[in-house]
Amino acid sequence: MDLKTNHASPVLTESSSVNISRLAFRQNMLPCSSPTTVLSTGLHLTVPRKKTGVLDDVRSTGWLDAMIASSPPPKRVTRDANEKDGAADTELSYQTWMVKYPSGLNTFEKIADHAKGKRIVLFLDYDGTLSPIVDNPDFAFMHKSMRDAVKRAANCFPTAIISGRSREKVLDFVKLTNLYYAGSHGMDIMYPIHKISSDGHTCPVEKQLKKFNLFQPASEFLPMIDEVFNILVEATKDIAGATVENNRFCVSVHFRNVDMTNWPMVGGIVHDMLKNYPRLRLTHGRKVLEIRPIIDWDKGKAVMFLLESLGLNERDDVLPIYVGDDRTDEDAFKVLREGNRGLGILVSSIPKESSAYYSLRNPSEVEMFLKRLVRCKKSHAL
Ligand SMILES: O=P(O)(O)OC[C@H]1O[C@H](O[C@H]2O[C@H](CO)[C@@H](O)[C@H](O)[C@H]2O)[C@H](O)[C@@H](O)[C@@H]1O
Repeated sequence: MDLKTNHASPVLTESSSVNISRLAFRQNMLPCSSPTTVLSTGLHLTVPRKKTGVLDDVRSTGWLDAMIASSPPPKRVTRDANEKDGAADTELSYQTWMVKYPSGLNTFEKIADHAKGKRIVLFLDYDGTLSPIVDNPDFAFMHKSMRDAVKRAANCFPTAIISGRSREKVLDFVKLTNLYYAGSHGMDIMYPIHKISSDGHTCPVEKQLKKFNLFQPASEFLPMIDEVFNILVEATKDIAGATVENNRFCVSVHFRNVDMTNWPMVGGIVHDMLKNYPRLRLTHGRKVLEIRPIIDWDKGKAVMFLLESLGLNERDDVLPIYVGDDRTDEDAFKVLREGNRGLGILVSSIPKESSAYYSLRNPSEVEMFLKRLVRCKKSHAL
């Protein structure tokens, strides 16, 4: 796949129908009273009374279910015997799930065997993978020990961070110069001008970073994204806990801190807005709605693009490993699974269907995994 020569292709040519005046925000969506509905997930949720067809939308499109499905409740602290039984059941179902998605730590030797004689290329997601999930996205700092582990790993293997955040923001969190960064779900890629030499030596990534190119397949959407960001900030300003984040080529609407009874209102606002922007689409993350250009580009395409930029694509002696926790990381897992290109590792503390091959429970296990990779490389076991 020659991604570079097809740079122009990700942008679909549908015409945009931007018309802010057509936006009717859900003032009339505010609940007159609050009926309760039972969702397909089994959860009870109070939703706004049907006044303008919103309740129909909620049920017919299933987006409210999608918001809940992508946002599992946090684990509760065990208090009594019944809850202990519940915790044991939860652990049992996790262990059962791990039969299909073995722990990257418990099966490390198998991964190392597979990697023997190959050049590992590391792709790392940021939130939930390198930093623990926190309530305030501005405070999603990386632990110092994780930064150190990533730095050491990047000295051994070409390494890229692929995040939904803007490239600048993720660089600001990670603060390392010896790796590549792809922001906005891969729509803003910093890639090397020179390919990595094929004689077995990895040219120091740091050197390459002084010379890099930018690939931004959605650049024409910048004004639209800014416009939508402003609209959403205004439209959600009265919903306690709702925040909107401008990630340059995409916008995140966070509902982690919004009372669950108001989730339909957040979803309604986003869905109404999208009706007026057919060139934008919605994806779901962890308690976040992500609005992005409707271009044929995602984290999987970004992985392929970076491999090609590094001169490491379609090679039997290269093993790409992608570590991520979110739905948007599934595109990368799929690309690596296809044709046995590489390995996906899902970071999750709960059972989830995934196209990844392996699993790690949380960012601490990611850190341990990176450290073991480095130790293995240094002892020439890779
Ligand atoms: O691709 P990623 O690096 O995983 O970015 C995905 C989104 O991550 C951030 O939101 C998530 O993490 C926050 C901090 O822990 C948390 O508060 C939020 O609920 C999560 O959804 C980021 O803020 C988003 O913009 C990214 O799209």
